[in-house]
Amino acid sequence: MDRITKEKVRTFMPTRNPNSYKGSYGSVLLVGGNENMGGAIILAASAAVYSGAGLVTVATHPSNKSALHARLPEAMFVDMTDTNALKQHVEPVDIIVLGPGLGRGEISKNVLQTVYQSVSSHQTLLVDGDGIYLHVNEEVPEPSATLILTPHLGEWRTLTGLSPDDQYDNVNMDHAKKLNAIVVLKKSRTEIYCDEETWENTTGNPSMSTGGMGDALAGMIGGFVPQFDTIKEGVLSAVYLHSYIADDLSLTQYVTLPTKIIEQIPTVMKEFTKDQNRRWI
Ligand SMILES: NC(=O)C1=CN([C@@H]2O[C@H](COP(=O)(O)OP(=O)(O)OC[C@H]3O[C@@H](n4cnc5c(N)ncnc54)[C@H](OP(=O)(O)O)[C@@H]3O)[C@@H](O)[C@H]2O)[C@@H](O)CC1
Ligand SMILES: Nc1ncnc2c1ncn2[C@@H]1O[C@H](COP(=O)(O)OP(=O)(O)O)[C@@H](O)[C@H]1O
Ligand SMILES: [Mg+2]
Repeated sequence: MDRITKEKVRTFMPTRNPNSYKGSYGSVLLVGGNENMGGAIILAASAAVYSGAGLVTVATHPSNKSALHARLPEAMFVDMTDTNALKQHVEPVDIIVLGPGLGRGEISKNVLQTVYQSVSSHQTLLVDGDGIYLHVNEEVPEPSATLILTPHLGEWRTLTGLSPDDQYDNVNMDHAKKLNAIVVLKKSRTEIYCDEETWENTTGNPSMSTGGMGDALAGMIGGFVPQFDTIKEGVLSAVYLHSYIADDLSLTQYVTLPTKIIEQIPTVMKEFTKDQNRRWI
């Protein structure tokens, strides 16, 4: 198994072009957040914005609109219960992050169907949280986008039937291939199954065991993927830096809140860039 190290992430980190504009850094649509779990999609969207995504839109339940605008004025809102609007907003983006706080009811099922039917092959679709539950339990078409699944060990059991206590790399890889997905298997040492490669994260700690931590990671991957040279490099770097920030914060904080990790994303991205000391003026 390859290890994701600081040196590798430094080589993956992109440099901003002086002549760039927001369109150079990717468009992300985050879909999720029912009436009770708006926080999950706000965390994911915040992580995407703080990761440097050029344009971020959130498709969520309308009851989350004011909270989203108050917490994250950089993001735009779409009513996820409006099927046509949702479809229209899926089509132009680079990556869709589907599932944080989505719920499992009728509205959520319809949202999942609409997204799966609307994506196309040049896009990336990341499915997390309740999206994973619905992926398994609903009759859905195989999405034509590149699929990333980000299960924790409980969600991995839902996807594969494998017990959290019964984990083998080769078996996990076979399941990732069957699912036709890049799999980010979240645990204390997160593993990534990507094509023929298996990677293990080298950062992370138990201060991260708190609700919303995976939602933040999903949004961070969503923000990174369109900016990095390859999907793999974006995924590996997001997984590493999400936990790298938590390792830093845990030196002084007993629990590292997702909101605190998100705040630090631009700082560590700068720390890891090749032109770290560059001033633009
Ligand atoms: N602020 C918000 O709005 C928040 C909203 N959230 C949203 O909630 C939705 C549901 O997500 P979820 O992960 O909470 O529940 P679910 O899919 O039922 O999985 C639980 C099952 O998996 C198991 N399990 C979990 N981890 C495991 C591990 N490492 N190793 C082994 N087992 C593990 C666990 O086992 P147990 O704890 O019972 O031992 C149980 O069986 C999702 O959309 C998410 O985005 C949350 O992010 C919180 C903040
Ligand atoms: N003890 C731990 N050590 C390292 N990382 C952890 C630990 N506990 C949780 N994490 C990380 O926190 C995140 C939890 O994700 P998830 O369970 O999906 O959270 P949520 O759904 O509440 O947002 C994963 O990235 C996981 O690797
Ligand atoms: Mg989760």
